[in-house]
Amino acid sequence: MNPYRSLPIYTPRIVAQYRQKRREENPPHIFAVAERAWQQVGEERESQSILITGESGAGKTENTKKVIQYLAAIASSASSSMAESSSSGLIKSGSQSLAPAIGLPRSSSFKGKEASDIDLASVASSSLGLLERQILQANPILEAFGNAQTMRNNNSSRFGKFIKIFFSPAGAIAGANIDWYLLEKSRVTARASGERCFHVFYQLLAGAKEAGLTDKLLLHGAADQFDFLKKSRQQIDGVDDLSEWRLLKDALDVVGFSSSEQFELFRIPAIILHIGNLAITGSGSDQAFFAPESQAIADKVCHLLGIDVSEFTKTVLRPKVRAGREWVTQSRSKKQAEDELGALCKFVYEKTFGWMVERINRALDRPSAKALSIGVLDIAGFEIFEQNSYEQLLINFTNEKLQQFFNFHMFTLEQEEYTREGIEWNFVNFGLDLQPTIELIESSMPIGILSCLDEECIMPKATDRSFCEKVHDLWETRKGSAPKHPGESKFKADRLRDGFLVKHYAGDVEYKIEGWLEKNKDPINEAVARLCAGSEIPAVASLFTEYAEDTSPTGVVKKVKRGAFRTVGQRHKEQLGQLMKQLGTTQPHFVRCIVPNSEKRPGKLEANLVLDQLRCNGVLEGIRIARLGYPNRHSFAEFRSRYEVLTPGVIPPGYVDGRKAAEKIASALELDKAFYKVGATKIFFKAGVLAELEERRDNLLTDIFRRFQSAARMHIAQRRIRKLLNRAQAIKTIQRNARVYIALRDWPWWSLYVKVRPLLAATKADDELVKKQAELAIAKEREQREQEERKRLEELKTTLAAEKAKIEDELSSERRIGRDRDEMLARLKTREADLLEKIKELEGDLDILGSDREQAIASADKAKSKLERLQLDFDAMMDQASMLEKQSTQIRQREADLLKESQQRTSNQSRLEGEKDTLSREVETLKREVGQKEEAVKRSRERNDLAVKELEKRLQLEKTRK
Ligand SMILES: Nc1ncnc2c1ncn2[C@@H]1O[C@H](COP(=O)(O)OP(=O)(O)OP(=O)(O)O)[C@@H](O)[C@H]1O
Repeated sequence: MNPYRSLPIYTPRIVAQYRQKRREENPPHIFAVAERAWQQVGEERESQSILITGESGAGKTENTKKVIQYLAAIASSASSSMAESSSSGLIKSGSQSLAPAIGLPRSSSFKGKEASDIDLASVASSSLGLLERQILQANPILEAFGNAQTMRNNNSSRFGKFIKIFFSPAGAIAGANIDWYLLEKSRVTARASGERCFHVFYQLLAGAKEAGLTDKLLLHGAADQFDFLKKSRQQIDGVDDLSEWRLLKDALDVVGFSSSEQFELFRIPAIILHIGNLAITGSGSDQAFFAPESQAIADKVCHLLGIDVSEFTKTVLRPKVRAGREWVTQSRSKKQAEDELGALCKFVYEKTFGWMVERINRALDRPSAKALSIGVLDIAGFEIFEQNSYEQLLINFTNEKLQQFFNFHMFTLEQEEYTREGIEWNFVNFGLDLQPTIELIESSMPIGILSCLDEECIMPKATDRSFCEKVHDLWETRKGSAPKHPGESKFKADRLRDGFLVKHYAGDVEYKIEGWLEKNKDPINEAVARLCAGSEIPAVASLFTEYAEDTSPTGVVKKVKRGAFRTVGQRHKEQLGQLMKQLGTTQPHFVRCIVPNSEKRPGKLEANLVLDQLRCNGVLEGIRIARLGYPNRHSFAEFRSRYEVLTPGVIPPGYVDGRKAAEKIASALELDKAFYKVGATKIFFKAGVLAELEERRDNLLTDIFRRFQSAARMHIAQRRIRKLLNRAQAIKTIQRNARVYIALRDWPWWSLYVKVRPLLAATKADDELVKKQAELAIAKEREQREQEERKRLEELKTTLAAEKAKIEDELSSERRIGRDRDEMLARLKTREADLLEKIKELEGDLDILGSDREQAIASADKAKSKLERLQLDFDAMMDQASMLEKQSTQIRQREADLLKESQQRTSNQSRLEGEKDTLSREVETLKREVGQKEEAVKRSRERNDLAVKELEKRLQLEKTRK
């Protein structure tokens, strides 16, 4: 629990209190966890890991530092005490759980300083070896570049880290390594108004003058002169950036950063600050320009980047981009250019951070045998904010995996062991299987959220919206039908349908999908990156190697081979996979940090806040199972060798079955049967039983050792007496000889004998001596050569082993990515086939539509010409209409005339009708007359016809007669 005040519980005196002690002997403390891990390295010869999790401000980083300080203190003392006693290493005395035979140095500075309650850190740094000091001093560097002040914590780590400390077989620290995860690089350009950017920016501005960097980095002015810093908080109460700067410089010196490396390290924050001051003008989608006052700033940026300013301006405002095989120039709007500059800042900061950690790792790497390690993981806990985005998904996914690891160890493995050992036990389902949630996020077959996002990132024209729809389509709209994905039950669409909800172990978290595609692709302006890759400053160019282009002598430009492009999600999955693999090979220890209140106040505890955290991190379940189960155990042999001493004579001499022996000892110890269970290979105890047994054993051993010591003292006293007696005897002999010598020394024959005797032996002995000396010199030289060779080979071996492990890691991650890609490719192929089919259908439709279109065009043409005709007709009609109008008036006029005429005619007509009647009567009379005449004509014609016929007959007769 974070006390929010400095407590005197990290002093060397407390270190001594926890050294070589069992857990039960002391109150809970982070040193107890570190001590246990250290003991297990010695006892089990297995690497350990300490997983420190908790909310922001709970104390993870502080406790990580304490673990490292404790290990540095005890392991360095271990090595020194080992060197003193030339012992063969960590003691593993049978099955005894003795700590390694290592104590605090009896005569070291610890002893002298013990009385005063000064912090371990200050003592440690003054009394440790170089490697230990470098390990401790890596922290201020990491914190300067990776920590920042936030609303919840004045020194909040904005990245996760896994620090591994390696131990040699002799128990001394043999090196260290740091892995880092998810740096919050967006903080470089923007953050909440009450928060600060990474500490290094403010420290650099405070210390630049003192370090003579003001002119070199062109940093004139305080934080409020820089756009990226002035919009949010600039000071932390009670923190002096100048003294922090000095600590940072000291730390860099101790770790071994050369002055040029330090300069390169500070170059990047300076560049970022200058880029932040570049003002860009332009509105909407208009072409952007640097404001006139920005020209000088652009000069500064390019001076520090080692590139040409006109090229820089061009590539920022009108970059060349590849369109198929062609290069085209694209204009940037104000917003685009600003976003791309921001992305550049984030990119270089993250790259520099990576380079810095790599450099620290090089300093902490020692080419010595690294048998075992203790790793400390300091990573942010579950984050559930009002607005949760992609960053929260990744951190919550990480925590889901770590929690699964915890559950697996605490609950699953534990209960499996009970079953394996045949202990009566009802399997308790704690309902803590987090696999569905993990699969919903990470699986690639069937597709999970991260793979789906990756897939969407390579789709042309994909947007956040289309990704959101796809996600909903995959897991939400199909609900009701048989589940196709193991994680389907953990997914829910949100109400506004612009995100989704995931049921995490710690609670339901609603994620908003905005900017996810960009965040996952993490793109930068490639033209600027290519330009920077050609920087004349090697340190800058090295940050952009993946964008470098190699111009071959033929003038052909080709891309330098770069690693496979990875999205942010892929990179994180890969790193997390490696971390879990590493954790899987260790024995884990879990530290849950609790923040007591949200006001950073000492002495205040908000019960609900604490309870929530205990629930979230599985502590409550842990207690439940510990109460129900049997948390402590020993193998039969171990139990017998440890506790048989308490029951002398119970086990008969000779072979006795281990199980029976354990049962006999347990019953002789008069333990309550409910407090222990005898399994197939081990004996299990309820919490607290072993502590009591240990106490009894300790008392007995103390008694035995006292008796042993008294016997030993008696033996020593007797030897001393014998020695005294011998000495008295010797004195007497010497005195007798002296007396004889005095009597003989003036006798001439004696003088002659004394002179001749050495001459007799000398020549022979001299020859032999010379020979032996020559042999010795040869042997010595040979040994030295062999030692050097061995050392060289060992170094080579460790380097090769490290290289091999690295290559294997890379290979496995490449393989995994390859597999992911294959799966994605397979999915894409089926999708491609579907699409091809669809395209065919669409092409058919297109043909139909084409002919329809042609018809439509033809009819449109027709309609057009008809329209034109109609228009002409219309115009003609209009002319006609106006003409008709005219005619109509004429006609109306005429009508009036005609009316008059008609009236006249009507009167004429009636007159004429009278005349007509008269004429009709006349006509009737005439008709009658005509009829009579026609009758007469008809009769005369008939008569004529008869006459003609008569004449024709006569003519015929005449013709025949003639
Ligand atoms: N054991 C402790 N003794 C005294 N103060 C502590 C202790 N642990 C934490 N603190 C105080 O709480 C602050 C926050 O702690 P720390 O930075 O370790 O939190 P954290 O969990 O790492 O947070 P974050 O996730 O934001 O990095 C520290 O700066 C320190 O002031």
